[in-house]
Amino acid sequence: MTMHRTRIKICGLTREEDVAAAVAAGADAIGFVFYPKSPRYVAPARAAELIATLPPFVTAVGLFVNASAEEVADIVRVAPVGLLQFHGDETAGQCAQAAAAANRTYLRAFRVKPSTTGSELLEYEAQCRASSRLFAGLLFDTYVDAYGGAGKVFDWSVIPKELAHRAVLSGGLSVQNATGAVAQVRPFAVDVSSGVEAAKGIKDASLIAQFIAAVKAGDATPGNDA
Ligand SMILES: O=C(O)c1ccccc1N[C@@H]1O[C@H](COP(=O)(O)O)[C@@H](O)[C@H]1O
Repeated sequence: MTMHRTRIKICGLTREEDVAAAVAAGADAIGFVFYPKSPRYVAPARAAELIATLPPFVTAVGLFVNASAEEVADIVRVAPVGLLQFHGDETAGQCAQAAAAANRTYLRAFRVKPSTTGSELLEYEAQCRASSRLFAGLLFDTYVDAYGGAGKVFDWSVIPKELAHRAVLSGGLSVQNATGAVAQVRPFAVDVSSGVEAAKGIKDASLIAQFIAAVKAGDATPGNDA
């Protein structure tokens, strides 16, 4: 029996020291927010400088909200992210088009409402999978007025088991709830932004290390056999 290792993405980085802290703590991926209205927005040229500091096998993820295919492709030409994350109101077709224009695989965010059902999530995943071979998986976040990075949790029990093991769980994860989230949902990966921040866009190295330890504690919770 092998234990699953939940992959960890730390999102919304804007500073070299935060990138270094995430890498040192063992993050698998770091996210750059290319949504100009976000307080965590980073200019593509600055993201490129931060990406250049990454060691091998740490994935840089570019987050977009309602950007056109041309905008996504232009940004990726400057900031060489390995994976895209579409977090707005893009249709499945628009995600596929933007990913093709940028020649990258992508995560699609689904913002879960109290009314969302498991079968809705299954249907949505099938639709995304059918629309592009570049689709890498769903990311579950909480539906709020803003597009994301809101630090709000949703009811994880809505996620069907058959989706969880290949999806990314996000939305209000923190040092306090990460162990329980991983133990309950058994996601492929987790994504956190506000839960490891000192201020918006400014990460706290100690919170990042504690968050990663909390995720590992969730992996080690009995019953988590691959
Ligand atoms: O981080 C942002 O500013 C952001 C802006 C617009 C869309 C998504 C954004 N972040 C993503 O939101 C989720 C949840 O974040 P949190 O941990 O609840 O703060 C996460 O996937 C971020 O990548």
